[in-house]
Amino acid sequence: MSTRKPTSFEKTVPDYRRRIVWIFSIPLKITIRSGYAMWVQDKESRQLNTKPIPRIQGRLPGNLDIEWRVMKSFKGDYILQGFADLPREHNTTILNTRFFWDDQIISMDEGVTYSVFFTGFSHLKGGYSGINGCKRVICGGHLINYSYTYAFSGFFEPDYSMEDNAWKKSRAIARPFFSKDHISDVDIFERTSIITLDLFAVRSNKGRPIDIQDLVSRFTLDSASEFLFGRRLDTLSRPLTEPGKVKLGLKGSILIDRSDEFDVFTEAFGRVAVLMTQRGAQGPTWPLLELFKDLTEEPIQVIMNWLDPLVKVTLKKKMKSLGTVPETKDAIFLDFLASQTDDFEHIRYELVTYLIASRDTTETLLTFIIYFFALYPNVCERLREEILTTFGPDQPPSYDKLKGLKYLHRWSLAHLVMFPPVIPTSNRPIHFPRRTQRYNLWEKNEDEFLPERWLDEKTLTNVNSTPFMYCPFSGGPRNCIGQGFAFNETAYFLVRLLQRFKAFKFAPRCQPTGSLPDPVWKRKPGRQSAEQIVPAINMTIHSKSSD
Ligand code: HEM
Repeated sequence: MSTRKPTSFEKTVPDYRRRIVWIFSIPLKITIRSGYAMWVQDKESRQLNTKPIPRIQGRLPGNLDIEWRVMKSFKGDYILQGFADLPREHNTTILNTRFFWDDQIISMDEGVTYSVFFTGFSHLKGGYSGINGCKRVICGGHLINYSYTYAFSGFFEPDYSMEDNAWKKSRAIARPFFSKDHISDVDIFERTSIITLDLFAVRSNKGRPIDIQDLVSRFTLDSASEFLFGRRLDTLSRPLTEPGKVKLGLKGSILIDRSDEFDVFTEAFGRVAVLMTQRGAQGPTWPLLELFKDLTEEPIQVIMNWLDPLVKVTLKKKMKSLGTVPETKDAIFLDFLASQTDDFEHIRYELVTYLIASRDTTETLLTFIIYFFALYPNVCERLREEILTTFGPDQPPSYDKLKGLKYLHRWSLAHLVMFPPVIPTSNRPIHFPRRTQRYNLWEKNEDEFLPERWLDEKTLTNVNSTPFMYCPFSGGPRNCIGQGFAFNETAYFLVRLLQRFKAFKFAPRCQPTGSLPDPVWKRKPGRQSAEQIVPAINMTIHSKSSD
């Protein structure tokens, strides 16, 4: 008898024979659920003396007309423009889109962000929450919303759905690993950045361009896998994307001939990330489009098959050593988890979750930083000066000295304002305190990239006194656990990069067709006119991919 667990899809649509009934019951369920939810919200809002959050009233049921417009804007407009226009059109700073009859709240209010992350955190069912209060991306995008719900709420293993207690337990187990002791070990970054930069040097010495997004994504995946599993996925040894031999993939360029690009694990991992994003775009209708086959089942199986032996061996080692795993400073995350729990599924689930959370985010930050090196060479020069003064041309950076790089840290902060890799979102009903305000980090020139603004003590005091104006790592009990790791990784790589390379140039002729900004962008207001690539979203922010 099979002991296989039901997949997320099977849980949603439990029995093949019931599928027909299930399909026909959808409209009825939606009408009842949606009407009831709105009634409850309005009633609670009156009781709590709060303002109800304005709801979009489209012409079509489920606001499909507006959803359609937003989706269309994803293809040609500036990043998240379709979402950004909505609050403006409704003359508000917070709005409930009610796309597909679901609550999806977008907000630019620092007060709302604060209430969601802190004061209202425990009221949010299912845990996943957050509204972005940062300066320019005014919405918790619908796409990110769903994909992250899946990523962190038991998408891989339904049993670990992040209900409050399970999430708390899991966070409490992992938390000590992210203490200074563990994340101050920079050896992994040294090994991986040297391999990465050697590849870079081979190309640049021959005057050949390189796809930074591709290279950096391998650096972050190899570093994260070594940190988490103690085994580098070694994507850096696989063929890199080559100008002229690429097309647009779902996330940046991919090789036209992909036969030898990645091993099965990396391939499956990438496929799941893409599927999660697609499901996000499809909203609650995704099970309809996968009615006869759960498309994630196969790649998830590949991932699990790859991880199973690693986890089994670690737990066996623990048994042999009478239940203890040496908890040293150098322990990898897998060993650390095994020292805290014997729960095989918990460990497996955590490894995948952390790999997803750590790879794409830091990749985005590094990609956009290097993109900005090419856009703003004078800022790059200043940063390089700081690095060379501190470490000289080849000294490997130590953890303590990395922390002292003032300009580098401010530069990273400035990036996280411009292009926050993750956009925390909420699709839970919340109430809107009567007095919320929209803060702006800067009074003027908000779209200009000026890292020196972060050197200004007045700005820092302003940000520190209203932290939810700017929260790329989210805030409150569910903020990013890997923030310190991400900063070290980014800083380490940048030091090693700028010790070896002086300046960066675009190679627009090598970009795949369709990946360059439309010439009309030059006449658009704000940041859009400065872009040399097309920023897009697919779970995290990245440079343009196929539609
Ligand atoms: C620049 C890099 C990063 C950024 C901008 C970032 C941002 C975020 C944000 C905004 C959240 C909250 C998501 C939400 O509320 O929707 C989050 C959660 C999380 N991040 Fe990060 N992250 C980064 C790197 C990392 C790294 C390197 C790791 C692991 C090594 C990591 C692990 C996690 C985990 C596990 C969570 C879920 C925490 C929980 O639910 O308790 N992140 N991150």
